[in-house]
Amino acid sequence: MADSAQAQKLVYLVTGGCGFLGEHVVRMLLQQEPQLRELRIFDLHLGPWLEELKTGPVQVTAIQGDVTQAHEVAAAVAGAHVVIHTAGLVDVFGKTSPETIHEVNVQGTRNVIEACVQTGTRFLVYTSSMEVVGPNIKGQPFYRGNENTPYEAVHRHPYPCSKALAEQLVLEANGRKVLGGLPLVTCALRPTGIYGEGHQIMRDFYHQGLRLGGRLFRAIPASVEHGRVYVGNVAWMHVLVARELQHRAALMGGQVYFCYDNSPYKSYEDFNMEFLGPCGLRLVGTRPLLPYWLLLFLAALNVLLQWLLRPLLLYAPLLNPYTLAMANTTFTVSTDKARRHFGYEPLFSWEESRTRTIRWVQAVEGSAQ
Ligand SMILES: NC(=O)C1=CN([C@@H]2O[C@H](COP(=O)(O)OP(=O)(O)OC[C@H]3O[C@@H](n4cnc5c(N)ncnc54)[C@H](O)[C@@H]3O)[C@@H](O)[C@H]2O)C=CC1
Ligand SMILES: CC(C)CCC[C@@H](C)[C@H]1CC[C@H]2[C@@H]3[C@H](O)CC4=CC(=O)CC[C@]4(C)[C@H]3CC[C@]12C
Repeated sequence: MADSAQAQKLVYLVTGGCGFLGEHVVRMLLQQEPQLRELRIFDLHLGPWLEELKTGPVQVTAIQGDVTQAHEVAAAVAGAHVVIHTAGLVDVFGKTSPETIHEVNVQGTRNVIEACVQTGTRFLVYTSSMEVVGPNIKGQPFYRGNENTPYEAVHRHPYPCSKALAEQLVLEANGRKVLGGLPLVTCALRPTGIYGEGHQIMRDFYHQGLRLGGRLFRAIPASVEHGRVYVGNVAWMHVLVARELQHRAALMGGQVYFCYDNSPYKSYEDFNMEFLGPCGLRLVGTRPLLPYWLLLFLAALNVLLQWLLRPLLLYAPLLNPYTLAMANTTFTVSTDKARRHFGYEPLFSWEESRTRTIRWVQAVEGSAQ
């Protein structure tokens, strides 16, 4: 008992800790990080579920704050040993302005870095995205690539542009002297498309299928592979990287790692059917029901409608030219860099990830009735 009390000495801060990934990181830290003394959860919107965490042995501190406000970030970071920065605006549907996406994702990250430097926090893990690499605007395939695979990473959309800039800031900050004179150690994790309990887009597809009488209509050729990774494994990788960064700073500092697991390589829609199928939905068609040019036309029409309706309401459908290009371009990773550098092995097998996600979709169904 005395040993475990002595071991509990570290203060972690998770920004965006109430988001889809953030909640899993928070819960994973509480389960898997024995050195934790205090866990600070910083988010614009705090979830009611945080209350249940406050009765455990680790001090859980919920902080309602905005990453774009430097003073709020500095106050939350002060005294933390490790910062896991997952907060971000994930918007590829045109719900928010490009300026706001930049402000939150880039300036917010700059604020986190400066707060670490000013207050003496030495370890920073940044949740980047596969999107900092691609798919690029040319729609070139990235087939089972790794962190060293050459690829023309050219973007125009505000979300990948902001993630790429923020990642660059984080990597460049590696080695900066923090208060007290020691160097900052940073690294970036690049998840592919995350799925699992709490995934809003999966929920949207499910409800769309229910509205269409239990059917979804194939829009993307089955041959296009899209990288996916289970949220529990992404969270586990964050916990592990944060821990090992403190012991292997020379090897891991300034590095990027794709987040991967054993989820199968499939098209975006076929992959979703792994969960939606057992929940009663059917994907109609072995080939796309509409030709690509028509989808592109509808996507462009959606952009026009979004613009026309903006003064009246927010029209932000799943289909737009960017999401169509994303879903239509092969982008999958195959790498073992995280295993080699910090011993990462997925905590959840594909079967378990699948079962957990199906159970969650079924619970969504139950709560919708
Ligand atoms: N969902 C996905 O498939 C992927 C997500 N990512 C990255 O993972 C991170 C988490 O994404 P998700 O959990 O999917 O998104 P999410 O939207 O569920 O979570 C983001 C969290 O950040 C918080 N947040 C937003 N603006 C904030 C601000 N100004 N100040 C403080 N908190 C703020 C939100 O309230 C939310 O709780 C993001 O950085 C995203 O770019 C990377 C790859 C794939
Ligand atoms: C109706 C269309 C034909 C199909 C639409 C599917 C899209 C909504 C999704 C296809 C690919 C997704 C993105 C991808 O998984 C990579 C991502 C990484 C991130 O960092 C954030 C989320 C996302 C942009 C993800 C968003 C939904 C898709 C575009």
